[in-house]
Amino acid sequence: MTALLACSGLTKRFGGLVALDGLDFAVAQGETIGLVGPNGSGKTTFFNVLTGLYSPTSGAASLDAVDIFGKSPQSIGRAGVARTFQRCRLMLDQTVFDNIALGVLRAKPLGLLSTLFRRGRLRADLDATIARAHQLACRFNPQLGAALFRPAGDLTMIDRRRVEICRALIANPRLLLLDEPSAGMTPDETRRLMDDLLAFREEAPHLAVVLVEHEMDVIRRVSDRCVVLNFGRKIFEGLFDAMIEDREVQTAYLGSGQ
Ligand SMILES: Nc1ncnc2c1ncn2[C@@H]1O[C@H](COP(=O)(O)OP(=O)(O)OP(=O)(O)O)[C@@H](O)[C@H]1O
Repeated sequence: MTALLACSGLTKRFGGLVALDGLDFAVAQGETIGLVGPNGSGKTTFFNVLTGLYSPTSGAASLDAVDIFGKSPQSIGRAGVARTFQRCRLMLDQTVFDNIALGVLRAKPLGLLSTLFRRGRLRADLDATIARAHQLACRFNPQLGAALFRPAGDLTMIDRRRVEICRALIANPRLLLLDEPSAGMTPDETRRLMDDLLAFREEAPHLAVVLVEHEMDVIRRVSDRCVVLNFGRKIFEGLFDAMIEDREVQTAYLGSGQ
């Protein structure tokens, strides 16, 4: 299986704290990996390093053989990596469309010259972005598509999460990083959001997903494979059933009161 994302020896230090400790991590095209581990084990740091929010201390990372190690968030976005955040990061007073469209700008920022001199092209891009945002929103919830020009603050929690996922998907990423999508939602909302994700995966079979999640039912349902971190190190990699039987995982994760 050829890796889409390949990381080796990925390390991030904050002073004396090693948040990510020589992590080797690979994801194949079309694969969904459940990334779990106790609080503070380095999951979000891994996402932050991968997406250029934190500069890595050492190691290597590539997406489809394109070097993304230590690159800017924009160039990593252009290479095909998109993400959501653990805490809802919507601009609640802006429209659903504005929030989704940010995903395009992140991957393809507008330059001053094109804004000033290529107005026709800009208009065409805007129309295409509206059409794509509407299509994505409707795919998750037809009512969300109808609310495209309403403030995001009017939405329910599950629709806010859907908007964040649409924002990540609008730039057609090849790798989607989801950071605890169930946070702040009821079990029923989480189940419906995972239904959405699984339905989307059927339509986009090449999309690779890494899902950070504390809810084991979610991990069991959507993951092809699981990776467990503890103190920034990978302590397990394999199938869900083997993971929950693994003694080191039980001690580190399940045994820590999660
Ligand atoms: N910007 C930062 N500065 C200093 N330390 C940090 C920073 N970000 C994360 N850390 C530390 O790095 C370690 C890993 O944190 P991280 O947020 O990646 O864990 P996590 O597995 O995502 O935890 P959780 O499940 O609680 O979200 C923790 O000890 C945390 O305090």
